[in-house]
Amino acid sequence: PRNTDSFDFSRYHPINEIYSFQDMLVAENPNLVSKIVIGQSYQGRPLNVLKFSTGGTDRPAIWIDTGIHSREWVTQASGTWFAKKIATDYGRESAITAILNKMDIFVEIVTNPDGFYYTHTSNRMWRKTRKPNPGTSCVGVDPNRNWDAGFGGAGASGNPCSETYRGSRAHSESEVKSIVDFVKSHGNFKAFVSIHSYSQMLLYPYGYTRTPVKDQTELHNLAQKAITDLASLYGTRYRYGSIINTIYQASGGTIDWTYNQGIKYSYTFELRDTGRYGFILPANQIIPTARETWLALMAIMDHTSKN
Ligand SMILES: O=C(O)[C@H](Cc1ccccc1)CC(O)(O)C[N+](=O)[O-]
Ligand SMILES: [Zn+2]
Repeated sequence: PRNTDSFDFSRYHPINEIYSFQDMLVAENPNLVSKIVIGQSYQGRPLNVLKFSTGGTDRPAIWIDTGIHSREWVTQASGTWFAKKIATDYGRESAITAILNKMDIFVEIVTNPDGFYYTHTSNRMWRKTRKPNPGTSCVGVDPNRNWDAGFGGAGASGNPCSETYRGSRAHSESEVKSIVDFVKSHGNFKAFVSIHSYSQMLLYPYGYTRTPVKDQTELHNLAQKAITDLASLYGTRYRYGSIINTIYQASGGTIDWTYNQGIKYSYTFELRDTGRYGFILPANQIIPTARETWLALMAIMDHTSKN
């Protein structure tokens, strides 16, 4: 595609097409969008983050990542749509304009590029990173078990051949460590949303313990508002609650770490569907999924900008 207006959001795209979309979006919106490379994957691919900013320095910020699990293709596709939506709506739609006049938004669309490339070329069901593990032919670490939050506890595996292998130590994966370093150096994130599929859930911390977070009431009520907005478009029904109560116990997860860093509005989405197609969601559901999820994201971003 020559520009982002002709990018086909109703199709799944390989990594090179998403990366060129990112560069086109920056070129088309030089006063709003910039690209930050926060590190590189194990195999040396750039970890690209799109920054949406209308000025200031180190403004309070919102983070959205998609595709940390490479097979969850509707998430990278939705992240691409979100990026275009922000660029299109700024200056035209009042809520996002108000948010961007006060805060920055960072979007990492391809958060596990090595795994994503592998799903396109070798194994459509690949989940983990592609770093080899010593002493075994089993490859990869689960990047949603590798964070320093209850690391190594119940809800992750010590077996490199497991889909939930936590890694040899917390932050062993460059794809994770790069975000850790970026979040710490920025120091002013107020919301952190990590987007997965599938199950149709909106989850908040914790996954590694049953102990409720101190902000549980606020996070629960905001989740309820967000999924109500989501359902208003097509009637898609989401469950919501803490990770451990709503899906299962999981240690070393992204948003448990971000919440413990003081980023109060830490959420994980599990997008469509509930298992009929699972990770192999038909491409004709990309745009509807992105549209309904955007309403929930706007509820979270709006609340964040006002609190
Ligand atoms: O097991 C996972 O990492 C997520 C559930 C989850 C979500 C947030 C924090 C910890 C776990 C489920 C999924 O998105 O990976 C789908 N799946 O089970 O493959
Ligand atoms: Zn996932």
